[in-house]
Amino acid sequence: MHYALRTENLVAGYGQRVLLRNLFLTVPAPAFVAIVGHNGCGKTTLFRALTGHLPYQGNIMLGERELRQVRRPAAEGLLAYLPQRTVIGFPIRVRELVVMGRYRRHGLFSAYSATDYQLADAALQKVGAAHLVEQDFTLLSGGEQQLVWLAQLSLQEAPLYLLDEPTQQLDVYYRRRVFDLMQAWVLEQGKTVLCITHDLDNLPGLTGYLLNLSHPTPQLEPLTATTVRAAKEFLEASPV
Ligand SMILES: Nc1ncnc2c1ncn2[C@@H]1O[C@H](COP(=O)(O)OP(=O)(O)OP(=O)(O)O)[C@@H](O)[C@H]1O
Repeated sequence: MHYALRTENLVAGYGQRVLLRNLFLTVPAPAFVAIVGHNGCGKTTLFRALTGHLPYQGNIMLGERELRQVRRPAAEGLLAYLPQRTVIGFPIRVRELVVMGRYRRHGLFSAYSATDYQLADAALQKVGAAHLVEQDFTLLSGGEQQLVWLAQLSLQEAPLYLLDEPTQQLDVYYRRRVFDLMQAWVLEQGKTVLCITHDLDNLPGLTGYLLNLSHPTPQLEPLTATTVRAAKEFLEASPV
C-alpha cells in the first residue's frame, strides 16, 4: 500500500508542555482526514511538526522521505500548507495572489505565463470566487479571502495538503462547498488532505477518516455518521 504520511512514536510540544504523545499514524494515499479535538489539544502543533517548523522526537515520513532529511518540505513540493490566518500587508490583486500557487516553477514574484494565469482563473472558478479575480485582496471579507487562499493552494502541485480550519470564517453555503472541494481533490486528483476542523456537522457523508487528537490514543477511524457522533459526544463530555 502507498502511504502519504507515517508518524512513529511522534512526541512534540513546547518545552515542558508535551501535546503530541507517542503518536502512531499511517495515512494512506489518497485520503481525506478530518482532524478534530478541543481548542489547544495540539492540532496546529501537529501541522507545525509536519511542515518542519517544530522539533520533535520519533519519526515522520512524508511519502518515502524521512522529514529530518528534508530542509523545506513545502519548497520541495512534498506538501502544501494553508495556515489558520495569513495577513497580507500590501494591496495585491486576487489573480496575482492566486497565481503565486505556481511559485515552485517560477519563483514568487517572477513573470508568470499566460497558462499560469489561466490556471489561476480556473482555480478561482472552482472555489466559487471567479467574480473576485480583479479585486484587491486586502479589501475582501474574511470568508472571501479564505476562498482565494484555497484557490492558491489548489495550484500547488503537492501530494499532501494540510489545511488548518479552512471553513472557519465561511457561511453555511461556502463551508459545504469547501468540504466538497477537498473531497474532489482526493477523489479526482488523488491528493491526500489533512483538514483541521471544528465543523463536525459537515463531516458525515464525506469519504475518509476521522482523527480525534483529544483522545488519549488518537488513531484514524473511518469517517461515518457513527464515528462523528461519537467524537462529538466525546468532545462535549470531556474537558481538554
Ligand atoms: N510557540 C508556543 N510556545 C508555547 N506554547 C505554545 C506555542 N504555540 C502554541 N502553544 C500552546 O500549545 C497549545 C496547543 O496549541 P495548538 O495551536 O496546537 O492547538 P489547536 O489544537 O490547534 O487549538 P485550536 O483548535 O484552538 O486552534 C496551546 O495551549 C497553545 O497555547
